[in-house]
Amino acid sequence: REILKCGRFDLKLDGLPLVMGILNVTPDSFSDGGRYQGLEFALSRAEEMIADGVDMIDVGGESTRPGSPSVPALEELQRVMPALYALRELGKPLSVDTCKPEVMREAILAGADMINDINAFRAPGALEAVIDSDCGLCVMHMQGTPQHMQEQPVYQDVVREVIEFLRERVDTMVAAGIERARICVDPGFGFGKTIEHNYALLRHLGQIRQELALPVLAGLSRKSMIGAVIGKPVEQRLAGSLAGALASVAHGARIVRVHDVAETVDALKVWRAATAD
Ligand SMILES: Cn1cnc2c(O)nc(N)nc21
Repeated sequence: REILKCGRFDLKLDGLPLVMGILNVTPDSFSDGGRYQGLEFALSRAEEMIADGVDMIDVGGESTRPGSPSVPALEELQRVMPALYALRELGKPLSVDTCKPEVMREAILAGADMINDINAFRAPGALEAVIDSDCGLCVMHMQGTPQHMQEQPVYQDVVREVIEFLRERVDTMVAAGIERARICVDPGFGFGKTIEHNYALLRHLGQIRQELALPVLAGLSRKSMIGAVIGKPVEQRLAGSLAGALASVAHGARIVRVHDVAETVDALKVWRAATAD
């Protein structure tokens, strides 16, 4: 499939892999240390990512790092909506990272081009919130909830189970009337997985893409699956994250969700030059 329908934009998937920049508007985001709370920081960060060549920006008002508690809908709205209004004039596809139907609804009304739901639109009302729009939809696998997902992740066959979960969610969404051209899937690195589970999923991204016949979005940036392999803290994971992004793309991912936009854009350009047939 060559196009991902994302609201105002049709994202072309046959060129350079797309870079989704992370914009946390949370006070406890795991890598910015809350540096980008506040609207002026969000705006300047977004402009910086656009200057760095980002293809879309993912705005998140609720930290999804392991152990993080859920945030009330009103609180999440108060964080996300001002950023959305400010950023939507920048002319770049905007994704909103949320699990809450009420946030999805408001975000879509405010012009969000994609809803990125780590909970795969399972919340009551989530499908209804997105069905009558044309925004893109990222469907991600998670075992458990962010609060407890890393306590003891267990699978019989993590690749098989993640594929079957995503298949069921996508089938449910399509049966509800959502067109496939709006959907991308994501194995959810770090969301209820051990390091080994994460690398098994990374190695089998091609199988996920093949079996679901949908674009794959991958988010490894600065995560513990990187840190565990290089033994470095979160602020020293750039090289590892770039390698992770390239590995994802080599295994078929078409969108990578990252913190370090300029570096990832450069890495992807060199990768593309080295692999274009
Ligand atoms: C919000 N968020 C954090 N990590 C993520 C990942 O790997 N994928 C997606 N879709 N969202 C994520």
